[in-house]
Amino acid sequence: MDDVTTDATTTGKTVDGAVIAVRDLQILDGAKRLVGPVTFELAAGSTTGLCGPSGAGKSTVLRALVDLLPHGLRRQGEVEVLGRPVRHGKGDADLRSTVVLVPQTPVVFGGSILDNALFGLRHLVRASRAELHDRVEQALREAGLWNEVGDRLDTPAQTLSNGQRQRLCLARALALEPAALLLDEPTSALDERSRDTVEESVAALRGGRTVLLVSHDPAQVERLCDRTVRIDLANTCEPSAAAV
Ligand SMILES: Nc1ncnc2c1ncn2[C@@H]1O[C@H](COP(=O)(O)OP(=O)(O)OP(=O)(O)O)[C@@H](O)[C@H]1O
Repeated sequence: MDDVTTDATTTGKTVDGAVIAVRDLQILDGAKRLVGPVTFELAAGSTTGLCGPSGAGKSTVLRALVDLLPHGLRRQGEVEVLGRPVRHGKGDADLRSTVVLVPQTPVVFGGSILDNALFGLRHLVRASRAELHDRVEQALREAGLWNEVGDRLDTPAQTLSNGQRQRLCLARALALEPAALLLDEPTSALDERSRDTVEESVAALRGGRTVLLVSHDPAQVERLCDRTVRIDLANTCEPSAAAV
C-alpha cells in the first residue's frame, strides 16, 4: 500500500484519470488554520484511506470536498472534481450527485426502506419510477443489503439494525452513481459482526468505485485500501503564506 504525505510540494498536475484532485487545501476559522495544507489525488477506481490523529481534520476535509463546510469555516486551496474546479460556497447542484458523503452516523428517515434508498435519487435524478426502482435494487445489491431487505422494501427503515442502516446509507449514496464516495468512519459505531458486513460491502466496491475512507483503524485501512493519505494536526495557527 502506498503512503502519501500531504505536505508534499504541489505539482500543479493532475494524475490522468484523477476523480478528485486536492491541492494545498486549508480550512480556516477566521485567521486560524484548522486543517492543512492537504494535497492528494484520487485515481479512478481506487480506495484511499484518509488517516491522521483526532482533530487533524479528516471529517472536515470530506465536508470541504462536497462543499458542505460548517458555517463560519472557509476553504483555501484547490479542489477539482473530474477536472472541474469546485468553488467554495457556490451550492453546485451537480456536485451533490458526483461526490457523495456517507456520514459516520447513519441518517435514516421515518419512511420505508425504499423511501430511504430513493432519497436523493428522487430529488436529483429525473427518471421513471421503474428506472428509479432498478437503480435502487442495483444499489442495495452493491451495498450487500438486497438479500436481507429485497422482499420487505415497504417496511420502516427504523426496523433495521445499525449495520443494516449503515449499508442502507451506502446504498442511498451508490444509487446516485457518484464519481466518488466519501465514507466517514463507516464502522465506528458498529459491533464486530456489523463491522464485518459493512467492510465486506466496502471491499466489494474496490476497483469499480472511487472511495475515500476515513478510518482510525490501521488494520481496516490495510484490509480495504490501496493507499493511504495521512494528514497531521495543522502546525501553525496562521494560514500558510501561499494561501493568504
Ligand atoms: N464548526 C466548527 N467550528 C470551529 N472548528 C471546528 C468546527 N468543526 C471542526 N472544527 C475543528 O476543526 C478541526 C478538525 O476537526 P475534524 O472533526 O475534521 O477532525 P477529525 O480528524 O475528523 O477528528 P476525529 O478523528 O476526532 O473525528 C478540529 O480542530 C476541530 O475542533
